[in-house]
Amino acid sequence: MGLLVKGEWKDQWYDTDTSDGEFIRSKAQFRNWVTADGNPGPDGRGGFKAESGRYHLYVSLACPWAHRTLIFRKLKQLDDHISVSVVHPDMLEHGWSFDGDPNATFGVEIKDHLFNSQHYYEIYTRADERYSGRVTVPVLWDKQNNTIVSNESSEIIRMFNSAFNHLTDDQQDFYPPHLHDLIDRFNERIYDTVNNGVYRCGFATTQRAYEEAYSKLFDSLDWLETHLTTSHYLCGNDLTEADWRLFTTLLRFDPVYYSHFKCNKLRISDYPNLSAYMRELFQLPGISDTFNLEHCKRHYYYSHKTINPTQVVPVGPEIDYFAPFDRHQLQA
Ligand SMILES: N[C@@H](CCC(=O)N[C@@H](CS)C(=O)NCC(=O)O)C(=O)O
Repeated sequence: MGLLVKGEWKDQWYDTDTSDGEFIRSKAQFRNWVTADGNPGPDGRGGFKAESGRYHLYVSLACPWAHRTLIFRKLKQLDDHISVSVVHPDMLEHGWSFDGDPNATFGVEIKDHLFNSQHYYEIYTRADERYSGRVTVPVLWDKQNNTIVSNESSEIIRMFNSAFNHLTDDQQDFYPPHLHDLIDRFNERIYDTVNNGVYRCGFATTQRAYEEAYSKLFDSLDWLETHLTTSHYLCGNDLTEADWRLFTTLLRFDPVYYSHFKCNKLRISDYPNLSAYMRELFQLPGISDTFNLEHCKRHYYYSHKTINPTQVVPVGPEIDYFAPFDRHQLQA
């Protein structure tokens, strides 16, 4: 675990000394947008036109933020248009890497298909040789301009949602204009207290910071459980971006966050609606292909040595994401 300082790698854990033990996630720095015509998006510079074969996605199969981008690539029929490289699940002294047997990590090829790099931070220094900051997944890379378009998952999924429609003819819209306000409101609370909330529990270094994050997390899960008694998806009958953003955290909750991040008031399996909703989404076509439980467990338990110094990876719990779900009890 570390970061780049003016292009030099430094092995360093998160600094919580200056924030009274709270984990504060730093902002992604590459914020350009791929658009249908190459004009600039909401921020960043233009010149990133949606073209088949031009863009490459770097992901970890453990990471909930990267997982969103894999889901949108799948949902929006972009598999043949955007290539992917997967990093090794272990994130150790040199950060994410492409080390190890390329074909033997839980059956997934670990390889940088563009540059054959050993360390993932080389992708960042190729884009900016003086880059300072965290080296995170996902990254959307532009093969034409040889640079990073974006390392912000919430924006990469918005690009995938609409910029490539003319190539795929897929008109599904997971961020439809009439639901913008509602989706944004769900996103805001869920990001803060659930998606990032589990990290704020797990990476807290004071009791106060942990308990505050824990209490907000379970308040939100209780609220979502109640909401899903009358609402099929978060925004009613429309499956939206807000659902997919929540989903990637739910999947990892029982096997990882419950014990590793001490989010242990209840499991998702203790919430009937949330767990049925999670399985319903998981069983939609193509979604199970985007998830690898072994990568997830290995990454968290083996990489976070400050939290789990023995690096022993728990065997359980047994989870059947394919179990039938019953949402017919939904109250009208
Ligand atoms: N804002 C980013 C956050 C991505 C992120 O934090 N990814 C984690 C993996 S789950 C990472 O790569 N962390 C490495 C680090 O913080 O050094 C996004 O949503 O794209």
